[in-house]
Amino acid sequence: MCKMEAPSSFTEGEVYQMDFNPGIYLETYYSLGASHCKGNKILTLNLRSLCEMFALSDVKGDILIDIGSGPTIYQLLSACEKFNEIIVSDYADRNCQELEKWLKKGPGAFDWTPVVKYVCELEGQR
Ligand SMILES: C[S@@+](CC[C@H](N)C(=O)[O-])C[C@H]1O[C@@H](n2cnc3c(N)ncnc32)[C@H](O)[C@@H]1O
Repeated sequence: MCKMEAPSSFTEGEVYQMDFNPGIYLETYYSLGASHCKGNKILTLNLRSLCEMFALSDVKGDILIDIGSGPTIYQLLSACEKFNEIIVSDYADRNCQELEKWLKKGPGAFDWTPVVKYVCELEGQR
């Protein structure tokens, strides 16, 4: 049996509110395929797990509430066909603003296209 230890400490919401820069975070960890993207391996592993958890299982429901979404939407891509409504939330104003910018296709919104394409390919392999 695999037992997971809880982290000894969590980063407080106030730290995200004061110091977190969503633009730098997205460029650094979510520019899938870009050579400067440090998070490619972790991101693709996460996307595969999320695909198994949502797209390949019978998990479904009416409303999905994502707590601490940050400025990201990758975590919702495989779930979006399984829920009628998805609510994203975050403690830090800048993260909510970044998500709103993406929703409204505002100038400078992060381009999730490579990540969406990757998930479509994963799900297409079913
Ligand atoms: C590790 S980040 C995760 C971000 C994103 N979901 C991802 O996978 O990259 C955790 C997020 O939780 C938010 N957070 C921290 N404390 C919170 C709280 N009490 N309520 C809601 N969000 C909180 C932070 O602002 C931060 O964006």
